[in-house]
Amino acid sequence: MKTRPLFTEQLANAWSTQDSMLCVGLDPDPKQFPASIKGKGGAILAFCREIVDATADLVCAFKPQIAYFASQGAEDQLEQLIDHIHRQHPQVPVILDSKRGDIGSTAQQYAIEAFERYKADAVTVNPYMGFDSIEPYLKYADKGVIVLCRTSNPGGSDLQFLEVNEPDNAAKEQLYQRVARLAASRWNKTGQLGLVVGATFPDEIAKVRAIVGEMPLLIPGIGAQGGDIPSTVKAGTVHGSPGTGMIINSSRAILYASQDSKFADAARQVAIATRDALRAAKA
Ligand SMILES: O=C(O)c1cc(=O)[nH]c(=O)n1[C@@H]1O[C@H](COP(=O)(O)O)[C@@H](O)[C@H]1O
Repeated sequence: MKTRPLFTEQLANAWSTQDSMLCVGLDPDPKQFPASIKGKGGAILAFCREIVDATADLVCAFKPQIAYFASQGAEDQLEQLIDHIHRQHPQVPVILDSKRGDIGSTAQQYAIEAFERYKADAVTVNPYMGFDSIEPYLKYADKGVIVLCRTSNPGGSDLQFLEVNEPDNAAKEQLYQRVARLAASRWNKTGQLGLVVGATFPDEIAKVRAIVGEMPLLIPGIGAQGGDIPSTVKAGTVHGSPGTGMIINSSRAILYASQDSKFADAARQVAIATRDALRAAKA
């Protein structure tokens, strides 16, 4: 297989040629599969492949969530799915959502897992253990590394909203703002970083955008979690470049649009409606 372009170039290309900020999240839950697939060998791969083939022209990225594969002992199907996307839809970058975080030597193994085993173009990581837990991923210079910042879940506020002191000037900011500031400066020596900010918190999306400039934001939380599309897009818009800078994820609302044998067609219709709503909200 040909070498893949830099993740940042793949994204820029997908935003412009597909004119889409939609990311379809691949969170395959066998309990919600249609009867035509349920219980069959390789069902997870078959289900995801149909969704991918039905939506690849509508998206700027796919985001498989590793837990949905690992919990079913289906890591081999995840490998085959990413290989399928690279071969059949090479214009679409793959973000492996694994949210790992560990000391450097162990993070090195997680980086091998994401980039050498699964051949993802980018990976989500947890910043709680600091820069040396992120650094091993940055050695893969063509890959993207997307750091959790202000997550979409209610419990994210438990820690991310805590006030911390700015060491240089003693001004206070919240922990997620500190993460954004580090990701936009000291941590981002190689320009590979992006941030996760939930669509359920548009005010914080705007604050993060003001800190990080053009940095790509992965924004989950529209669809099943109820995030508002117009406020999300308005808050995350890169000044002067509408339609860029955001990878806006929806998983369940698209994957399980229908549970009959035409589930992929139904998923495509919801993906079209979501992509168009994101386009319509562009400044
Ligand atoms: O990193 C993520 O992708 C993520 C971060 C976050 O703050 N919230 C969040 O929902 N996610 C993921 O985004 C997806 C959201 O799925 P839906 O709620 O079904 O659209 C899931 O795979 C979550 O694990």
